[in-house]
Amino acid sequence: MYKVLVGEFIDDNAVKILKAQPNITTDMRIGISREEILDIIENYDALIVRSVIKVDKELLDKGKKLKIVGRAGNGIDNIDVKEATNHGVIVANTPDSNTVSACELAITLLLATARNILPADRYLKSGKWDREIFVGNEVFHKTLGIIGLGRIGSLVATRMKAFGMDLIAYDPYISDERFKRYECKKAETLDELLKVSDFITIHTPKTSETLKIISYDQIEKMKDNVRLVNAARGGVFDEAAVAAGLESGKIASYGFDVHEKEPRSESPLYAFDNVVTTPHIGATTYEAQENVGKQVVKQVINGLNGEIVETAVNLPTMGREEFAVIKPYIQFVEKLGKIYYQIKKGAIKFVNLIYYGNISTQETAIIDSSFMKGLLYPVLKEEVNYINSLVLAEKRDIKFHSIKKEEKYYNYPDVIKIEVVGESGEKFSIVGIIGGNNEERIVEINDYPIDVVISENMLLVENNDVPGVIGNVGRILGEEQVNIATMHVGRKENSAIMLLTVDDVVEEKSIKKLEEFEQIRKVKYLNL
Ligand SMILES: NC(=O)C1=CN([C@@H]2O[C@H](COP(=O)(O)OP(=O)(O)OC[C@H]3O[C@@H](n4cnc5c(N)ncnc54)[C@H](O)[C@@H]3O)[C@@H](O)[C@H]2O)C=CC1
Ligand SMILES: O=C(O)C(=O)COP(=O)(O)O
Repeated sequence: MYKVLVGEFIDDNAVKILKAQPNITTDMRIGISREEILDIIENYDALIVRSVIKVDKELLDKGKKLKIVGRAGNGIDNIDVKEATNHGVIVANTPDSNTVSACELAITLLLATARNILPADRYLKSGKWDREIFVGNEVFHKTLGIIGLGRIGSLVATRMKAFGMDLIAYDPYISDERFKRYECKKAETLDELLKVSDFITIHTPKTSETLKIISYDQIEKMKDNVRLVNAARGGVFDEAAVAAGLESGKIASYGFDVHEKEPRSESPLYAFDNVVTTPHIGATTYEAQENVGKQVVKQVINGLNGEIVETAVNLPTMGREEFAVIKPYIQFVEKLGKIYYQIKKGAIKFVNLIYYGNISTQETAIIDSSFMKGLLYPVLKEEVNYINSLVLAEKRDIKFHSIKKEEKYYNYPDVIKIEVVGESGEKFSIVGIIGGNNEERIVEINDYPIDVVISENMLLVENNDVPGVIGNVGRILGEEQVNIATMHVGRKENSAIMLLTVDDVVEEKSIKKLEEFEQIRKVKYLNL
């Protein structure tokens, strides 16, 4: 049974889906404290959070059984994704499920501040009537500067275009085509946007680059009476600088949903009538929470069951069809990877994983990770998985090259060749193909041509190419009660290899007996 800890509120229907899983028990601990979570996280295979729980190194160190952290939402700045990767923990968010709600809240803040809705509301409810003190601005024919033209930024663009706004966007990481599609003038620099915008809204993630991306200097460059909106993350606008801008009258209004510290009950910004703020409710709609909940539990269930986690942020993402093409290779290369350390000892200098033919045109990053998982498995056992294998390889100074060659390897349409070079310069290579019926076949080892469908228990025999060896191998294994399923021989000059598939584990004493035969140089048992 897997145990899932739900640490922040998610939609009831999503909880029902989780609870209906026969192999999962779910503990609902909404609002759990930091201390409590650190105390109990060791018991859980999965954790579901929103934006409050900090998933950092300390938590991941304690969560020894954790396989997946599901972020019921979009921003992942509360999760140390790099550490999660180091710990082999999948991090999956629900990127498309609350974007409309976040966009609509940003627009609400923009319009509410432009028209003084909240002060007018308070004034009227206090029993007074005045209109002259609530003169606002139209947005029509004004310039809206959008920082970050991703999912939410582009939704804002489309909607505000319909209000008749002129759009300019700053986002150095997207194509020109995207600016065109959303009818946004492209700002080559942030300054360019700052200088011309009447309204500025930000929709970037919080990163080291976007932290305080708007501060004193940037506000200085803005137009007088600029109106600002932040429904992205607290801290991307420097609150102290915004407060100073409001104080001086440079900034006409600030609408914000996200705070430098969350939760909180006071801020110098709250003193301004022209500030409208909400307690991080961008995703707090029935629709968004239903979508987010369903999506996050789907990812967590898939992650626990070893199935593809479509929205994993620390795994390569790909469509179902692409995945179907590479799927057979994922397990196969893991087995090929397992061979090296079973026949050789010592540090590895570098590894080349070479894709030949059609497979070289696919997105193969997950095959790379899987191979490395197999390679390190004999040494690291459960510590290594798809998520952390390449990081662990780097830490062990294994130089890994994933190489793609569209040409064919001999006549095979799709081939994976692995070359490993050990510390002493000694080389090992193995070539595999996926045959008909998804057969996993080794077609070459150390340049010896061979053709073996791999199985769980195998023996690799290196011998002199002289008469009598095959017979004696058969005889000795017979005496040792080892049943041979198949036997294949590869020859090169005066030496040969034999790759045998056998029914059971072969014991050390049987291997010794084989090695006592003078024409046999080395025998290795392979467990795949
Ligand atoms: N208030 C709320 O409740 C919610 C807030 N959010 C926040 O909104 C953010 C954006 O969400 P999406 O649009 O879905 O993300 P996204 O990843 O689709 O778009 C972000 C865009 O920002 C751009 N960007 C990154 N660094 C930049 C920089 N230094 N300068 C300019 N642009 C930069 C990226 O290129 C990308 O196009 C999330 O990361 C999250 O923090 C999301 C949902 C709800
Ligand atoms: O999805 C996001 O990035 C949000 O900011 C929403 O956060 P929440 O899940 O409401 O705590």
